[in-house]
Amino acid sequence: MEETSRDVLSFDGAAGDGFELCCCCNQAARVEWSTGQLAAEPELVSPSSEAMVYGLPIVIRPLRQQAVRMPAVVKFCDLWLYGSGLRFPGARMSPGQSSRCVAARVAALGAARSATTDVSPPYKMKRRRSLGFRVSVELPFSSSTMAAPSTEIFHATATAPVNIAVIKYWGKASTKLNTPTNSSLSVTLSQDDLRTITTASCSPSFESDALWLNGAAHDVSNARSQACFAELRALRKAKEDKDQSLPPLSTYKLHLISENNFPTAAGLASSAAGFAAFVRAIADLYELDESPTELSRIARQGSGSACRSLFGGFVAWEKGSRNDGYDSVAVQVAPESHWPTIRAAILVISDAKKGVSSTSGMQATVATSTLFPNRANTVVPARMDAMKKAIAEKDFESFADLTMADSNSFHAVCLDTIPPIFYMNDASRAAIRVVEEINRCAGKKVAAYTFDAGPNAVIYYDESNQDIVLGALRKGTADVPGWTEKQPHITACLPEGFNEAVLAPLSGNVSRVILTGVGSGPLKVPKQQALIDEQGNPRPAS
Ligand SMILES: Nc1ncnc2c1ncn2[C@@H]1O[C@H](COP(=O)(O)OP(=O)(O)OP(=O)(O)O)[C@@H](O)[C@H]1O
Ligand SMILES: C[C@@](O)(CCOP(=O)(O)OP(=O)(O)O)CC(=O)O
Repeated sequence: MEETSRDVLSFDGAAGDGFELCCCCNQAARVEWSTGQLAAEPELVSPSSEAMVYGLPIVIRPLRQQAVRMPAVVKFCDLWLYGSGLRFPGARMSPGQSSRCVAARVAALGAARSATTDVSPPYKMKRRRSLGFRVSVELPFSSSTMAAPSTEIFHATATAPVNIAVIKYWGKASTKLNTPTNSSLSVTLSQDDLRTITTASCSPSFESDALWLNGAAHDVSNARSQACFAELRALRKAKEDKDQSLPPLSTYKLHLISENNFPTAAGLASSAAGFAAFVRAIADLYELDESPTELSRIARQGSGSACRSLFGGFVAWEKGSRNDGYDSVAVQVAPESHWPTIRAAILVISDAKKGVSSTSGMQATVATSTLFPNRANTVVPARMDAMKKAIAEKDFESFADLTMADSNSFHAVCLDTIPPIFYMNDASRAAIRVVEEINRCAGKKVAAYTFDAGPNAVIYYDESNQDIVLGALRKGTADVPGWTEKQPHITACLPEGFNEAVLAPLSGNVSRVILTGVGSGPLKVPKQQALIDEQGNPRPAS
């Protein structure tokens, strides 16, 4: 099958088997039905029936008018033309779609290899509703000999970014709705360095919903993936109900193929980028008109932090107050262009899968930490306001103070959980000391550390202070991968008076650095770069 343009679809049988079905609608508004020999013997084609749809001519042409000896494998065609007004004697019509779109189903009939058949009266159409019609082109063969169903595959591909919170989400108000106990705020990181790419595809031939993550089948039977599928399908269904010209994608099973270009489940927000790409790619496939904030309501149900990855720049997830979670959504606080000089250095201390997942860790904290209510109800709401102000004013010192204080508060409630949860390790604590020492030597806050549910340090800084921040970090991490590719000119150097002793526990414990900056929200990927081939099989990202 080949999609030759937005409005023209052509379906080919395998070489020499049966016939080719070609559907052109809207601009061309022409349907051709012919055997596989059509290309070789074009003179054999002659029009047999014509009709007008919205003033556009529809022509259906069988290869031969009279008795036809069908070649090799015979096909069954079920061809939908959408519009109204088509008239054929004995026509059978059904609710259809506008003249913009033609969907066709072509199935091979395995057995009728040498059947001699009269195909001259193959058209049966009947009006069912005033709007729309179906043209069924039926060959007079037993359906028991029908083989493969349609293999038509619809797909769309999107990338989505990682976000690293500066005011952390930790605690669920409702585990069912995946709503948080407090609002949170994050910086979206550049997709040049960290990104998920996901192709969402659907087809009448797919038998079940499925996800392949980094080349391996990944479970989607969990309630979170199912909630995302259900919500997105409901939006598509509503669209299809309004515009019957649309192909019924909401009824097809979905296959998702996804790749993260960074460690999965290691405290680097893979679930955020992963579910944002999941939702964005399906929304694109379904051609949904919902805004990123509306889609964030769905992504939130996949993974809370994912709702913030639907935007670039600086993003708040407002916890909301409704019982149904409807207003628990992400909003952009400022686009990346507002403060494009914000950079991040990620020290990858471990990319192993973490011991306690965010999901279970935060539930244990809510259930057992006595410090937690104060954090969720008093500390964070005040910090959210202060952080928005710091971002609006591009006040790095306040941004840094709030970021570091909130990371420490989050890890404090983890330690206060019974049994205690330790996400940071000795190297993480060394990174904190290095940042404190950089700031002390600079005489102001030029760097800010934050840690998610893992040991890796994310250090924010403004580009204007790059040399002092990266110079010290490079000194502490020697020649690990990531430096020369991105910042070859940064030399390891320490500011005057720097206490070198704080570097020792870092050295040897950082496996690589990722140097990145604030970036954009999800992006559409051209069809040619989809992670599936034309048969619907996964293929690696180029
Ligand atoms: N590309 C993806 N598509 C769909 N789901 C994904 C994708 N990447 C990750 N996930 C889901 O997210 C899970 C990992 O989430 P988890 O919260 O444990 O780690 P993390 O997001 O990397 O870390 P953190 O949230 O603490 O920063 C994976 O097991 C998988 O279910
Ligand atoms: C520490 C965090 O990164 C926690 C992220 O938790 P998740 O969003 O992964 O949790 P679930 O909603 O259960 O999937 C802080 C943050 O990103 O705000």
